[in-house]
Amino acid sequence: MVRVVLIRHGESLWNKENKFTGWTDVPLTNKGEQEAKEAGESLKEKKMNFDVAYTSLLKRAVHTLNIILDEMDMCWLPVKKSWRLNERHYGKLQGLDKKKVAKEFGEDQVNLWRRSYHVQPPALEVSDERYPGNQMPYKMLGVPNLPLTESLQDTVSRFLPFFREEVEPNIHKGKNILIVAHGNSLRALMKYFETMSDDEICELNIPTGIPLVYELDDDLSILKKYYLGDDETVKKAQDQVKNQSK
Ligand SMILES: O=C(O)[C@@H](CO)OP(=O)(O)O
Repeated sequence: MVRVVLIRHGESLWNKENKFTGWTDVPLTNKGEQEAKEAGESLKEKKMNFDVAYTSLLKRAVHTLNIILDEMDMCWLPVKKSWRLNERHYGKLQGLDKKKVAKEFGEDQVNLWRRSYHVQPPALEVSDERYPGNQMPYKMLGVPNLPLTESLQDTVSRFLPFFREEVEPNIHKGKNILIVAHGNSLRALMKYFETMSDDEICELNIPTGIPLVYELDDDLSILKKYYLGDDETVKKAQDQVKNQSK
């Protein structure tokens, strides 16, 4: 049996301020750091060991992973960071207040932008400072085909090569894996992993900082899937994410 654990970063500053974040590199709040600490404690308590960890290039995920590993006394763990695990790019919505956008464009439109599989938020211009092509990490790493906006489908497309080339071979080798990423990059992963339909994925909301454990057999079929948290806490946290634009 192989274990893959997914964790969305702890609460970020823009989660707290209720702003569309995407690739904006905002820090964790104190609450977010505490959530990461608690995630590390519960993984340690359940004696969940890992062989490798993956995260994005964004500090809210990187810091969450560091706090978790520190808590587990596993700072030695090999870690690979990739832009392919970054949050979905939210285009021109990045930096805007979710409730204000809902007032201007209506709840239904915001829901399509936030949760549909195919709809892209309005795209940035290449001259915009929010375009990753104008930002240091992506210029330095020479990342090709940087997004001006992304639907969840676009996020799946850029995440899949990483998952197939890096993560799946390690699962086949029997390695236990920890992935700390973002609400929508994890939705992309779960859609692929669980072969969810385009409609099913619209209903999925991922809470911050609560480990989601998959137990898999050798051919990657899911034997068991559970959150390390009681059902009521998980449901409450999922509803809070769902209702951010209301
Ligand atoms: O703003 C974002 O980048 C994401 C995650 O915080 O928000 P949403 O839940 O609206 O997709």
